[in-house]
Amino acid sequence: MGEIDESFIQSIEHRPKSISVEAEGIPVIDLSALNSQDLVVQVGDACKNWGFFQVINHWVPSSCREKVELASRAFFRQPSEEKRKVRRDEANPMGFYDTEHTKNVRDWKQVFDFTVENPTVVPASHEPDDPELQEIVNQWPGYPPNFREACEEYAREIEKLAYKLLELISLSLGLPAEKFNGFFKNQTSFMRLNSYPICPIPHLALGVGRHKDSGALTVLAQDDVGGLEVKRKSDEEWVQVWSNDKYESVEHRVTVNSERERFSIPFFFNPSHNVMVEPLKELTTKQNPARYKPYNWGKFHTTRNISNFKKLNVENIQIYHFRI
Ligand SMILES: O=C(O)CCC(=O)C(=O)O
Ligand SMILES: [Fe+2]
Repeated sequence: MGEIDESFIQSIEHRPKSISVEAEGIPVIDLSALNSQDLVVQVGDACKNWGFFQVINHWVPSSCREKVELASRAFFRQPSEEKRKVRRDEANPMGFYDTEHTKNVRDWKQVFDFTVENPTVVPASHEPDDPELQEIVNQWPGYPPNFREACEEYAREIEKLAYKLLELISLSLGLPAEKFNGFFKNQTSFMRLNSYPICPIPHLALGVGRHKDSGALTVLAQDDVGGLEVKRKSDEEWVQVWSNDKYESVEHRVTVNSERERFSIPFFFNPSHNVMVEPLKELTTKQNPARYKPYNWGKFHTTRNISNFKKLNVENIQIYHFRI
């Protein structure tokens, strides 16, 4: 194994397949389509049958996206000592980080996280009875000089797109367009710049191990390198709970390669910390009762972050733990 840290090595059943199969028919949704009812049907079908879809004509200016990509590349290209100046730690979960573990195996990646609201209010601890709150404040590197501006501008654009998608999802569930919007006042959303360096052992490691994103919606931009693998079917976790399993959560992972580094930028659209996530009354009946107990988003997310932080020998908290 030479000098490669063993913590990166996936167990045999989770290693990437040598040949990846490109799925056909992944929904591509044109957001500029004039027939809005048709758009809602397309989003509903995509959520039910796939759990993810590509959007085109989404109004996010390409100049804004290019600016953040260049800033991201410039930041990650720096030596580790520079990046570590804005390292995330136990006190501040935002910033640079290169030792994330997914399902207890280390990911072959480096990240830089920042919250969309600055500051963002979250629970001070994962302890269920601890009411204390804390403010998370973003850390910004000095290089490249326009890094903060590029990140903040891009986040605002993606936030608009996320609201648009949320409204389409709500309509597709037969609910009013703005049904979910209130949950996002004082949102805990954050954006992540991902860098997946060239990997000498791409058959043994993963950029991100299999997982389900725990937030509301993830809006992801990626470059042309490829590597995202999605298990077909469904949507994100809170939609799964709120829709009472009508839209399920989708598992995905990222493979790496030995030729090109890859960059991606997910936006994790998350509700306010005090939101209780539970199946919506409108979507439950006597015949189809609630399948989940209510859970507090802030505590759920904080617990998940703690177990992400260290290599623990226990399973991370998952929504199925709240199944009735
Ligand atoms: O890089 C990607 O394509 C996806 C990353 C991802 O799944 C995540 O950060 O949760
Ligand atoms: Fe993910």
